[in-house]
Amino acid sequence: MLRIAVPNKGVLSEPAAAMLAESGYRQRRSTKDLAVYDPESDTEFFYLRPRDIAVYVAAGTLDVGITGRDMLLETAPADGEGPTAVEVMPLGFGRSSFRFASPVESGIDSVEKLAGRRIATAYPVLLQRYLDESGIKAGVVKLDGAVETACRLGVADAVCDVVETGTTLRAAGLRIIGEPVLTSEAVLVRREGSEEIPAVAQLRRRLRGVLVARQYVLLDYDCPNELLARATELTPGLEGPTVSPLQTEGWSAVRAMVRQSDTNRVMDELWELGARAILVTSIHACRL
Ligand SMILES: Nc1ncnc2c1ncn2[C@@H]1O[C@H](COP(=O)(O)OP(=O)(O)OP(=O)(O)O)[C@@H](O)[C@H]1O
Ligand SMILES: O=P(O)(O)OC[C@H]1O[C@H](OP(=O)(O)OP(=O)(O)O)[C@H](O)[C@@H]1O
Ligand SMILES: [Mg+2]
Repeated sequence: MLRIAVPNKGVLSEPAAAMLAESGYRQRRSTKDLAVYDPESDTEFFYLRPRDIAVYVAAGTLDVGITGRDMLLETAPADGEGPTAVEVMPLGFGRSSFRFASPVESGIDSVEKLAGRRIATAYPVLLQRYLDESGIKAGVVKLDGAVETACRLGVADAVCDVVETGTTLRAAGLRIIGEPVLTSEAVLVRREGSEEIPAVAQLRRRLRGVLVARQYVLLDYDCPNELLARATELTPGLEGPTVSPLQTEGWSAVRAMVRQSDTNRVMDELWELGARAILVTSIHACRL
């Protein structure tokens, strides 16, 4: 039986369950359920705090889990502390960055100026590692959340926190300093060195299928044969476009996968080139 850890709360919780449901796994009906068994795939899902997921996976009690990359690096046992957990694949949601910010009026406007200051964070391991690597000596104030308020209340001079839109930082009168310490998104994690069992390989294929179906569309168009080379350069597909003859003499039909974000640009370029009957279809699922 496969055992998977899924975030039970927070911003990763809903999209993680949605992605698993889209991958064909049964998910819990109520947010109060602590675990659910999917008989069809012989898989049990455990709903746990994102902060704890790498701990269970590293210990080998659960085969794989979904958590944030920042959480994984914060909570997985470090080298030399026994088995740890590692990233298997990014899952394309829960994107954020982990970065420094300070009150606008503080005069702390560069990472160097953090030396000798107090920095509040809910990710003390990540922060300390970054400070050590950068040779910056600063105090780390460990908080549980709502870190942005720490400066105003006088327990820190700067913060290092998760930023998505930046709204929370702005509301607290903070401005970003320096480059991101880390860019994060939801990731699938497994125990380091563990051999991949077939059920995990299947899970990965299913998740990849969802990722691709979300990121790509199918593009069909008709194209005069003399333009085929240039048209298929615009739509190379993943392995190569499918080209079949049209009944109309001198024309072919082309089908290729295209990145959703490129769709309109590619359609415009194909039209300019002379392609016609350009159709876009969404992909519901795939195995590649
Ligand atoms: N806008 C966001 N705010 C917070 N976390 C985000 C955001 N976008 C993505 N994430 C990711 O979600 C994870 C944090 O999840 P969550 O907020 O549930 O944890 P937490 O803040 O420790 O818990 P809680 O808020 O319940 O105390 C991190 O991996 C983080 O990178
Ligand atoms: O850049 P933004 O889009 O504003 O999002 C980032 C904010 O959201 C998170 O807080 P969360 O809701 O998890 O509360 P917490 O700080 O108490 O964990 C995070 O810690 C930031 O405070
Ligand atoms: Mg939070």
